[in-house]
Amino acid sequence: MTTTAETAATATVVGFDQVTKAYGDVRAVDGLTLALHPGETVALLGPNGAGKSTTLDLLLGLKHADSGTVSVFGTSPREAIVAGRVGAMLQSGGLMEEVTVAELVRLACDLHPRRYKAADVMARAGISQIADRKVNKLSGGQAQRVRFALATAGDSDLIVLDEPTTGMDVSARQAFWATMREQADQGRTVLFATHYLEEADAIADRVLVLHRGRLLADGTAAEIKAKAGARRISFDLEGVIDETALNGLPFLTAVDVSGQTVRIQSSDADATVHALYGLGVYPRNLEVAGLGLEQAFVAITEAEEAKQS
Ligand SMILES: Nc1ncnc2c1ncn2[C@@H]1O[C@H](COP(=O)(O)OP(=O)(O)OP(=O)(O)O)[C@@H](O)[C@H]1O
Repeated sequence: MTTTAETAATATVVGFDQVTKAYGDVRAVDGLTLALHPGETVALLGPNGAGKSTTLDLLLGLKHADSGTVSVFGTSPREAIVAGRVGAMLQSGGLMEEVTVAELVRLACDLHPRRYKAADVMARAGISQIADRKVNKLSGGQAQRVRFALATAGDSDLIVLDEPTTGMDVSARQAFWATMREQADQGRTVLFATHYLEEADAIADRVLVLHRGRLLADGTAAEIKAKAGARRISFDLEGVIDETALNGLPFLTAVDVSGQTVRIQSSDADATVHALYGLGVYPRNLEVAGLGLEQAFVAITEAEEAKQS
């Protein structure tokens, strides 16, 4: 009989419980606790060195935690991988060089406990036309597509992608994410680390922000933007712009003047705009909008840096 606790454990695709991994003095992952659930598409964001790759390596069993536990489908990462439940596309993974694309994809399919047909895998990754090319003759973007094919060689329940679209051109990226959406729509969990915040905004239904190995924010892209608090204000001014006066406006977090256009960020847009009118200037084309995910990410991580320094 399955107990309630066992049901809860299997409903958690990935579980990190107080996980720490250090390299010498550097705590790459620092007391990380999180749970991913079936069918979620999750973006893992963070500045360089935040611990994203280490987190993915821990959940793939490529590295071991110093303390805490990592579980995948309620088992160890290794057991989940051996069972064919996890497909991964890593940043650093070297590809076998002296084989053709088709040979490599066939090998990956043959090794997968729940394999797909190699021809289908290559078609999905958009590499059928380079099937006979040697792997060491591929461009950077083509090699990424081959890595993607290897990650989807079988019917895995969890797909882990470390900066998957680096080096891909715009149409390759669009095709890649369309395919990933299909995978997610079929109930798979997709976890991807990226520096392209617009991808996270467009694709992910949950965003994790890591900073110095710790989870700084966890929510939908809209929630992360709201957490950053600030708003963007833009307007045009006529004549000579008094930047010193603008810089004295209350609640500013950033100012940019370009020609006659002023763009500012404020943690209290109403008060800032009120004070702007108080300066005796008359802004035209005034717009107030929330932050994009990229600006929200910068605001959140910079605020954390300021707190720690
Ligand atoms: N094998 C290692 N030996 C020593 N330090 C390491 C090792 N791997 C990672 N680190 C350090 O651990 C921290 C986290 O690195 P990690 O690669 O996980 O970050 P990341 O968020 O993936 O960074 P990036 O966005 O630059 O890829 C960094 O300070 C890094 O220098």
